[in-house]
Amino acid sequence: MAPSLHPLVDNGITPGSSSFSGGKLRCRCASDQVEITLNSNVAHNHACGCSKCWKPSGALFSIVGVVPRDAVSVTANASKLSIVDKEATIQRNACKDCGVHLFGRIEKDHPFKGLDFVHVELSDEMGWQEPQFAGFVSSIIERGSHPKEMDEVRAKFKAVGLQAYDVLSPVLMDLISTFTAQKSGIRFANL
Ligand SMILES: N[C@@H](CCC(=O)N[C@@H](CS)C(=O)NCC(=O)O)C(=O)O
Ligand SMILES: [Zn+2]
Ligand SMILES: [Zn+2]
Repeated sequence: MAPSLHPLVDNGITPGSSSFSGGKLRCRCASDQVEITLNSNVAHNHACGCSKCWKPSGALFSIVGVVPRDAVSVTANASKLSIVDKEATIQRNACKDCGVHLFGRIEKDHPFKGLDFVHVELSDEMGWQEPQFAGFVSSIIERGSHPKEMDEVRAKFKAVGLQAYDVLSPVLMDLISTFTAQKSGIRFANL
């Protein structure tokens, strides 16, 4: 059987709603769930194959999107949150009991500082932006996927209409490079 990329991808993509404006995400504890409330839909929602983003069991990819950090509040059981790796660029706040990542936050100078990384599958609500692309696809090899399976994985993304990239999408890579250029003193007209 073909490997599961992610439950939100395997059987085709369900479009989100442009009028949807947020909702609640909860961890997977049976009781005393950590709850966060998002006052915004996500943007740049995508499949991520890196080793650090949270994935449901059996899935090769995470589905992760961003929201302005001001749109994120912890609304229940905040004391169960702990940062997975304080040295990482993205400080992923996970539930100490079930391991689910509720939000990832960047505190250092970075093009994505001000945006939090979240997994909308932790919500019961419908309307969240659907995945737009797949990133860090080759990274799944680092967790044991066979290099010879990569054609099949990329073909599965293509079949559901998602472009597969080995880093991020061109839009996001351009944002990162623009930030780096501006930091080095380059000024672009009309930007
Ligand atoms: N090949 C590496 C890629 C790691 C990576 O660069 N992940 C990206 C996508 S989430 C990132 O922005 N990482 C920053 C961080 O994890 O803090 C892996 O699989 O661990
Ligand atoms: Zn939990
Ligand atoms: Zn990732």
